[in-house]
Amino acid sequence: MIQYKLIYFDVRGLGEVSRQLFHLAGVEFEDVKISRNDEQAWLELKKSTPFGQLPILKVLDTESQKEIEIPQSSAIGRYLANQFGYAGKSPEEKAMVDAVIDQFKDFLVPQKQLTLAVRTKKSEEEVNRVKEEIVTPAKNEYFKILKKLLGNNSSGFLVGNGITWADLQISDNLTTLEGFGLFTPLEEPILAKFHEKIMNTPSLKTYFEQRLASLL
Ligand SMILES: N[C@@H](CCC(=O)N[C@@H](CS)C(=O)NCC(=O)O)C(=O)O
Repeated sequence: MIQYKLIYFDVRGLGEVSRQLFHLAGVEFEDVKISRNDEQAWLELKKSTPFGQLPILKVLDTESQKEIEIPQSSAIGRYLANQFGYAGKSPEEKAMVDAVIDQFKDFLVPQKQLTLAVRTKKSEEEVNRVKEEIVTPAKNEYFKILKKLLGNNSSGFLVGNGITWADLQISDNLTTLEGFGLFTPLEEPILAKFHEKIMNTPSLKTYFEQRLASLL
């Protein structure tokens, strides 16, 4: 039997897609959330992590007692998506799913500047400057690509005719952007329809409804 333990902070961030993959697949896992307020606990744990950061996924084979630890959120997401059948149905679909994930990672670079400005309590003026000058131009290009993919695919998913981890990642990012006031569903009907579809995925609905307020 395989036992999974996902370790991340008590936020959605880079751990959320992996959590969603477990719920989507109906596979049990231990969802360890390290408090972001408990710096001491994190600094202690940090020493024993493979690359010094979170998330990490521990995979234990209870028969052989062999355990592996996977660092890097995309490596974890891709591993779980492959294990559970959400990585794409052919090598070509898998390549496109990976391309969408890479596009998201590219967008994360400017988005991180905004997260940092908010987290370090920069002035409202500075936060708005980062939003307008750095994040919005990148977001416009990113949205163009997503809308093109959705426009070319009648299934309503980004790649192929079933849900993949790329759909989870992009939908989760739209939730984040909505929180920042950078995604307004009424102004982006194609993306709004997609977001709604993923948020209403039957096996994920209960998880979304019960997700901790801090993870909303
Ligand atoms: N490229 C890595 C980035 C991981 C990362 O930045 N983790 C942050 C939390 S989102 C972290 O562990 N911060 C604490 C630290 O670096 O000490 C991934 O995708 O997993």
